Amino acid sequence: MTKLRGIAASDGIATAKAYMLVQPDLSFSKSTISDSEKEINRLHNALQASTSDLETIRKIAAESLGEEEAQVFDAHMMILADPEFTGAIEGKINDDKVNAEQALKEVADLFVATFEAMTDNAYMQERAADIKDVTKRVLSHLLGVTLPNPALIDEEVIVIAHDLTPSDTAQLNGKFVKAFVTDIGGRTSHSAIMARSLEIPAIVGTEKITTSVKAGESLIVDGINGDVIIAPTDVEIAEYDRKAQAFADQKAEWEKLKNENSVTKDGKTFTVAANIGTPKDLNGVIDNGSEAIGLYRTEFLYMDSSELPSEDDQFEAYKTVLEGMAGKPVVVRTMDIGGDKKLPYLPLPEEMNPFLGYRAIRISLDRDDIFRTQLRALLRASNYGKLRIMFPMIATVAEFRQAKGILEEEKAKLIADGQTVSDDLQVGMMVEIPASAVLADQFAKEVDFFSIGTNDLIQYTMAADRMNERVSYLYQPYNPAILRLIKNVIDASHREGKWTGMCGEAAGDSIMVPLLVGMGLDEFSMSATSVLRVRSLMKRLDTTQLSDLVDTAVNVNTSNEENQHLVEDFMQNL
Ligand SMILES: C=C(OP(=O)(O)O)C(=O)O
Ligand SMILES: [Mg+2]
Repeated sequence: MTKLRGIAASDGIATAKAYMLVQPDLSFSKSTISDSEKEINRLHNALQASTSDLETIRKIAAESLGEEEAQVFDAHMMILADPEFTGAIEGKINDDKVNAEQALKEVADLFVATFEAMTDNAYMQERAADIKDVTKRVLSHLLGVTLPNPALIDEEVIVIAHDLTPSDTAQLNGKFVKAFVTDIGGRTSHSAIMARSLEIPAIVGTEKITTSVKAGESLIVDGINGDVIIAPTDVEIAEYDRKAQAFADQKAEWEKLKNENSVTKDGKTFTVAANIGTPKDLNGVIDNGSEAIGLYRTEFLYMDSSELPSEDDQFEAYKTVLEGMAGKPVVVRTMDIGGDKKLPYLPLPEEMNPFLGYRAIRISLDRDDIFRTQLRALLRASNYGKLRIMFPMIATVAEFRQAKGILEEEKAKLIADGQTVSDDLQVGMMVEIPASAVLADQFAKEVDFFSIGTNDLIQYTMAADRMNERVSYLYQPYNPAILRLIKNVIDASHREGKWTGMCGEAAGDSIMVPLLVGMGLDEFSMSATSVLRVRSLMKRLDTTQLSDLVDTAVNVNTSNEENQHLVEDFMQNL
């Protein structure tokens, strides 16, 4: 056996065969052919095989993901049947006497370049992406290599990939995919966050899993510690079965707290909430006894769609979530596109630093047509529950005022149209940019609440990309610099009679929780699967003993590690 260590991204233990979600080598050389007819035949066979792949994938995708998601494959099949495309390839083989691979590449490159040049036409740009995809499939058949088709997985597997985008992750069928392991990524990459809400064990940032494992090889994934065991022995399998059982027993123990409040030993009450990406996540929120939704990442609504979602579609989604929570608070964050979250129909310019670029509220304020549609849907949905609207990536007070101003305008328009809007609506902002954490006293005068987004706040404060495993040693949640910023935000909000939540992954971190309880954070929002663990942890804490702990962490200690040990020792001595 071989053991490989990565970053533990989603709890749980799984044993299954490896499924390589890895792109095969599709390189080839240009050659001159003498028999064009034979070459055109090869092309036809490859086109035929590709169509038959796509028919199967489409059928399975429609069953597992829904009709709308499956329609992308129709577009791919239409390209394969388009005589303009296939005729141009045949023409090249006949006229230039080149091999089918070369003819395909040249024609596809030309089509892609033409479509990509239509920068003001999102539809045509999306067709360019479709042509690239289809070309890869035809090429794989010409070269006799197999492309991975995650939609076709029909047995229990552990997915092995270099990286998984959020949309790759959304396509994984939890019935068969027992875990995933990647070369790159960090604990707060969105694929890791999604793995936690899908309750799939995951390990990211192993650096070399794709070159260490072969397709079909037996694996154990220990998502609690971040270990992958390749070709385990019987003794190891038994050992991990015991670990999996202990994990299940622990979860059963936490289950007992499902209907309880989140209270410390000395009777202080906190709100333990969950983060969601789609209304489908509501079941997990309710099953885990969450007291609120502290973050609804609405960008997934945009990412799951083939065009900008309409006001009515959005209204339905928000209404479902608000009604599903039956009067418990729901913080809905407006679209946070950009960074690693892309929309095929809203092409963004290539940027040197997408995480520092055109994203989130910056796009919403620039494209206020998109923003106003979302705000109207939210305002209409506010009648169905306890809605809190939150703006992402606010860097300046002016941005918050502008966003809130647009919200007020849309509210006034709706009311003038005779519609009702809840009078219990709160408007707040994410604190995930250091500038807003530092100026929290000024922001606190303007907002109803803050929600600290540590996933980004840590990466921006430490200048350490949250998705880059090579700098993950600098991604330090307990660094005193981070803790000071957090404390500054909480204190500033309380001085103005406002509340502060945290919806970054640190809110569910066992080392952070005692510190955050000590600082008086009001709401802790996390992956639903962490809610009961955190509630159980809070029961062990006595807030009267926490002020020294916080003081040492913020003012005395100088490193992430010192603070980690400080809290570990404190918890051991409870
Ligand atoms: C919650 C956050 O937002 P996201 O992870 O979606 O960037 C954050 O940055 O902490
Ligand atoms: Mg963020």
